[in-house]
Amino acid sequence: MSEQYLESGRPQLRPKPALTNGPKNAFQRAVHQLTSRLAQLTPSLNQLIHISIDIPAIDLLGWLADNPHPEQSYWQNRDSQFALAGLDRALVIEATEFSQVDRVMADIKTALEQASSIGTGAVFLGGIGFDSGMTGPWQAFKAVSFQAPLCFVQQRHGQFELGFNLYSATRSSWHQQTKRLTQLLAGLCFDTPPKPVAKNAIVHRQDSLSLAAWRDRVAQTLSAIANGQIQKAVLARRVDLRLAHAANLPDLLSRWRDLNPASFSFLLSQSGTRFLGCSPERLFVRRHQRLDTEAIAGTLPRGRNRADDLFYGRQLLTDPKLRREHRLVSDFIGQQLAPFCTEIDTEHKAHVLKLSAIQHLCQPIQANLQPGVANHQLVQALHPTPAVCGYPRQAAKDLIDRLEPVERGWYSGAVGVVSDAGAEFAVAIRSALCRDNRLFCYSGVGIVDGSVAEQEWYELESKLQTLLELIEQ
Ligand SMILES: C=C(O[C@H]1C=CC=C(C(=O)O)[C@@H]1O)C(=O)O
Ligand SMILES: [Mg+2]
Repeated sequence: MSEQYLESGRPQLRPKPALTNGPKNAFQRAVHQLTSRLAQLTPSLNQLIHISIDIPAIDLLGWLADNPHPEQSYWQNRDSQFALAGLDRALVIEATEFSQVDRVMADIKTALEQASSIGTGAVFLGGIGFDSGMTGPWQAFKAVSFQAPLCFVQQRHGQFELGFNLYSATRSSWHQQTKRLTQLLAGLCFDTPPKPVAKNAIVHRQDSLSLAAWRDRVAQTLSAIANGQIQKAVLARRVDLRLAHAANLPDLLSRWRDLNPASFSFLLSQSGTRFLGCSPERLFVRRHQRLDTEAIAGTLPRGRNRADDLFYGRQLLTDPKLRREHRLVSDFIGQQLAPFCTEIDTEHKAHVLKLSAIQHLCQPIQANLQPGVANHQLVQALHPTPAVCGYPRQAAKDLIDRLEPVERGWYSGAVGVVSDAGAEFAVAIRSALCRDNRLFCYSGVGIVDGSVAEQEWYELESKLQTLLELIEQ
């Protein structure tokens, strides 16, 4: 058992250090170099052009806050070894049905293989919905959507780059895109003197389900379990917030990540509607033939003191209901991956993963893939796991469709990055959709034999606690 007690404090509002002239000049030089490279390019059609150059260290979310744009994107992986912040999009590869994820991944692969790159190589970032239904506030989103940003700042193993991607199918769109990029580069801001972020307030809250309606949904799920239709279903709820003013999302995400540093953080936009989150859960990371994934499920709060906290941690490891809730996820992952692997290690013991407000059971799973296994096969095999859907998958999904009052969109889908070097995806939980001053916050809980509606309601609340507190800070 590995238990680490992380002190969880209030986030510190860290004033950003003002840049000294040295780095400021270095950024300006980088912009100048990129602008002149861009001016020298001759139109190259149907090919991704990727150029990036080294810059001094910079806070990527601070850079996004300084450069507002309706199409901002951001991804940082859990070990902070890679982060990408983008403005505008050079190439979008998407599909309206989840079943077309194979075509999307194949098109990304072709674009990367045929790309002309100066720098470390292009990276696509994007996501996949829980299913194909993109209605209500999700209308702007597609079931599967990945993009290479037009202009970006990237951090890889502590090295920072500023760069651009270009892709056009016609000469006229080449000219439009290069013009847009020239304007974007000319207006880029790297100067980040401390800016006070106005305090926000939640002026109205509406839950997609009342406690009474929740009790009814949990009862229906428990009877589906009792009569053998399913063993587990994850039921989710949406909380709609109206804020006093539009939230500064890069700032919110930065403070969210400070509280849960070992999480994936992401921000993806579609025409000004933005989806952001700070998720502890990896769907998978794939580097060549090596695959790392994990089963995360089973939740208890953090203790008010160290003794309480250890008590909850021990309960996670021993309570039969929590173990069952978790076991269904790890067994499923093992079964689903087996046909694609030469070796799979599911023998790691589950440990306690501590977040700022809650703790989970977590079991790492490693595998060696057979030659030729494609990213889409892994996505289709793993997504959605019983940590967000249930078991068996289709029966649980049918129940969710029947019982959940709102569409999930990309909540509990997958978000991540795909490059020549591999692919990494987080499970898009602990997430919210934002449009102007409206925030749609999602949380879900695994219902298994032994679940009690009121306790699961409390768990739904506890999963939103960090975000709700951060909004008003
Ligand atoms: C579906 C969510 O969490 C999943 C991941 C970890 C623990 C879970 C649980 O204990 O119920 C859920 O399966 C969510 O946060 O929205
Ligand atoms: Mg649970």
